[in-house]
Parts: sequence; C-alpha cells; structure tokens
Amino acid sequence: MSTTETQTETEQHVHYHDGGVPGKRRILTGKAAKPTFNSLPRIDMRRVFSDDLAERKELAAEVGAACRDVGFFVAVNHGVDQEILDDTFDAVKQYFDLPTNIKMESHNQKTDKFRGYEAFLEGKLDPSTRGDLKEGFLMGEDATDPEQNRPITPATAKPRNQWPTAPEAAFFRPAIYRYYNHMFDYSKRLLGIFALALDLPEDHFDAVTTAPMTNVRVVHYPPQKSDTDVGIGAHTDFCWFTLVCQSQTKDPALEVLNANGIWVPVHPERNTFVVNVADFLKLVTGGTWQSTVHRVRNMGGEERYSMPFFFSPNEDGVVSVLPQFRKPGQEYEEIVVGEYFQRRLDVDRTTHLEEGEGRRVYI
Ligand SMILES: O=C(O)CCC(=O)C(=O)O
Ligand SMILES: [Fe+2]
Repeated sequence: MSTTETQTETEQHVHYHDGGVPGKRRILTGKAAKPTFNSLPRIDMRRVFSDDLAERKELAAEVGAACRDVGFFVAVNHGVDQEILDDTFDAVKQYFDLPTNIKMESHNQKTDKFRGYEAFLEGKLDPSTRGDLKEGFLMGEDATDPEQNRPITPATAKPRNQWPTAPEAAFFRPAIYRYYNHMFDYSKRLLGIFALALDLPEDHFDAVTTAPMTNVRVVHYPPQKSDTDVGIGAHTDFCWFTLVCQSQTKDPALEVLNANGIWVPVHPERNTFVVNVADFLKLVTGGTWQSTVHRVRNMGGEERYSMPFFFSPNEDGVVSVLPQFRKPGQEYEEIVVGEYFQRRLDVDRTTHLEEGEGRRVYI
C-alpha cells in the first residue's frame, strides 16, 4: 500500500456531538484499524431477577464488559411484558397520527424542561443537516402528575410535563404512564447490576436515586428519501443510562460508532431493549465506561418509532469520579446532576429555530 493511500484513508473523519461538544473521529481502515466491536453484545437479563447474588454478579460481569468495550448492549429476556411494549407502540403511532394543531398545543418550546411535542426538523444535532427528520414527545419526572405517586415537595412545585388536552388524545397519557412506570422499576433493578459491575455494593447508587431524573421520549422517524438527511444526528446521551425500545422495521436505523469510525447497525429484535451507557456513567467511571456516539438514519422505506427511557440520579444529587477510578494527585470536580443536565438540555435546544413566528431563538 502506498503512502498516498494511507494518507487518504486516515484523512477521512466522521463528525458527531459528544457531551454537547462537536467532535470528530478518524475513519481507520486496513492496517490502521484498531480492535473494536462490529456488533452489539447480547446479554440474557433473566438473572436480574435472580435471588442468588452470585448469579446477579455473573450478569454484572457481562454488563460491565459491554459497558467498557462497547458502551451498548442488547438486553434479551428483559422481563418487561411484550404486550405492554406493543400497546405503547400502538398508542404512540396513534398519537403521531393526530392533527398537528393538537400536538402543537403542547409544543416543547413552551417549557424550560423541553417537555411536550417536538416538531419535524426542530432538533438539529448535526449542523451539516437541515435538522433531525423526526417528531417526538418528551415527558419525565413531575411530582404534580398523580400517576407518579410522589410527594409534592415543595408544595409550590410547578408542573413540568405538558399533556395534550384534546379528547381525541385522551388515550395517550395513560399509555405513556404505563410504559414509564414499568421502565422506571426496571431501571432501578438495572442500577443495582451497574453497581455490582463496578465492584460496589448493589445498593451503592440508591441514596443518589431516591427521586431520579427520568424521561420517556417517544419518537417517530418517517422514511428518509435522501441519504443526506438524518433521523437524529450523531450524539451521546446526557443521562446515566438509556433503555431503547425500537419498532420492528425490516432494515436497521439505529447506528453505533465504533473506534474505527465505522457505523455499526443495530437490527431491531422483538422483545429486546438496547441499553447504552450515557455521559454520567462515563464521568463517574473516569472514562473507563464508554458513552458511545450513535445516530438514527431511517433509510428502509418504513415508518419507524422508538421509545427511549433516560435515567439519571436525583436532580440535587452530587456525583464525581468514583474512588477506584481516581489517579493520585489529580483533582476531581463534584457535579450537581440537575445543573449539568440543564446545561446539556440548553445545548440540545440549540436548534435552527428562526426569529419571528413568535418563536424564541436558542443559540
Ligand atoms: O431512536 C433510537 O433508536 C435512538 C434515539 C436516541 O438516540 C435518543 O433519543 O437519544
Ligand atoms: Fe441517544
């Protein structure tokens, strides 16, 4: 191989947003390629429910290896009833089929937590595109929603979620809450497995997750006509970890970036979740666990739906690099979870919204 060829290979880059900051990675092929993943590990989650600590530790070892080497894994036999997932997907499709004016009543730009409906092309994670070819709806922790069964503290707490009020949309809120509450409980179990994977007591993260920040975002990706479009631009997630349920399209649309700058497709598989490490878990492990860049391109000609569940510690929780990942003599910042989250949310609001039309501009 000539020098010129080698230079051409290493000069190509893929671009993405990591921690809200634009980044790029060299595409490495041939001799320059590093050992990395070319598919996602599949992990049998039945042991989450085992009464035997040794079995939960065995599962944790597999989870820990996946978090370190890939940052993603496919959770099979996860134990959440498929009927609940199917029913939620049905409700999500029905919601996105509603007239735009009903969806826009709860437009996310009306709230500072970005909750509610996000219209097509309003998200723009990749500045080289015309925007994300998706519409979505975001809800999350909100003490004033009785479905969450939380004490309203302080008593003056303001609502965070927005729900459509039109009678045609009445089915949506209970359907999303059914899903949210199952995913919430499941995430709490998973948190114990993550703790074991880090050689910590299983309840290590319990104190900092008594009222966790949590979100469900349901998303509709129409089929892309152009290869230059993107469903969601390349990014990392800014929570602790994410669980994604995706609809059963023939072709994969979710893609995960490996160390060689190659996009690895994630084939939809019924009855599984895609689990990924996000920025907080990367942070507390001093970068030992990877918050891996991913994106969605829906090129297969079918409508696609997904339902990520994002889990983070308490809003007023303080986190830092865990002792076993600290290097002697180095200082480590303590991070207030809610402040970091809001900063990242503000970056996420950086859209192409234009001044005028009564809309605010976020830069
Ligand atoms: O739709 C998907 O499969 C993933 C969506 C995603 O990455 C996100 O919402 O952060
Ligand atoms: Fe994501």
